[in-house]
Amino acid sequence: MSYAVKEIFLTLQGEGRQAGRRAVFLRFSGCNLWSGRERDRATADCRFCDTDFVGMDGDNGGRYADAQALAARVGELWETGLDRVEGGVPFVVMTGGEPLLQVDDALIAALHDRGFEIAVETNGTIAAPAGIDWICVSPKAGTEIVQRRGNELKIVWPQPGNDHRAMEEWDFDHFLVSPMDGEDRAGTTAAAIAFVLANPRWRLSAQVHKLIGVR
Ligand SMILES: C[S@@+](CC[C@H](N)C(=O)[O-])C[C@H]1O[C@@H](n2cnc3c(N)ncnc32)[C@H](O)[C@@H]1O
Ligand SMILES: Nc1nc2[nH]cc(C(=O)O)c2c(=O)[nH]1
Ligand code: SF4
Ligand SMILES: [Mg+2]
Repeated sequence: MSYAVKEIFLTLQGEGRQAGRRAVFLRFSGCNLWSGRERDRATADCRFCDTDFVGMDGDNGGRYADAQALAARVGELWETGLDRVEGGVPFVVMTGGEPLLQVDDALIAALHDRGFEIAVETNGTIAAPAGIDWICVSPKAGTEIVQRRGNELKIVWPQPGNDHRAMEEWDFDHFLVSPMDGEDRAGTTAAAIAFVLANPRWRLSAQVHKLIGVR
């Protein structure tokens, strides 16, 4: 199978319990909850997206013919600027758009063959294939979540219509709230802090990459 990729870049994971870790970000094109066009945002199933995932025109973007070609490019980016080749487990974060529209067994195998630990950021509406090492599900209110197990559940906050008490019954190791970026980041951050202070099972996940000025 071929893969439509928006961009691939080396950065630090900015969100969740892996925040701060060196990571290659593999951003796939396209999403099942929004076309990515601004004129469709108000009627989309997900309306607060902070990401451009349309097309294949970003750094290292394009159509990759097969899993080997894509994994090879991810591997090259991991090698960029390393002090020494040994040490530290290679880490790739597959995101988008919605990565699970395209991620398949062949890609997981090709990345594992190159020694990668594989993480995914998903909206949870599509079941994850086996073999992904770190699953982050970020549910969107009003959608049906089929992926109810994983490593971290990360709710963008505040988001009326998400029943966080019901979600606490799902099979995740970490429960996180992440302030919604947009016109009122100070307000959403205050709301997320207040939520964590009232609900100790949940932790704050800041979008560290935006605070420290990396991609
Ligand atoms: C752009 S999405 C791509 C992956 C997948 N489609 C998803 O929604 O999880 C990556 C992460 O950014 C989060 N996100 C998107 N827009 C955001 C915003 N305005 N503020 C905070 N987090 C946001 C999503 O909830 C998700 O956890
Ligand atoms: N640095 C960095 N960390 C991230 N964590 C999740 C991201 C995403 O867009 O999926 C993201 C991103 O876009 N950049
Ligand atoms: S599901 Fe994810 S990629 Fe799709 S529009 Fe929402 S936040 Fe953006
Ligand atoms: Mg992002």
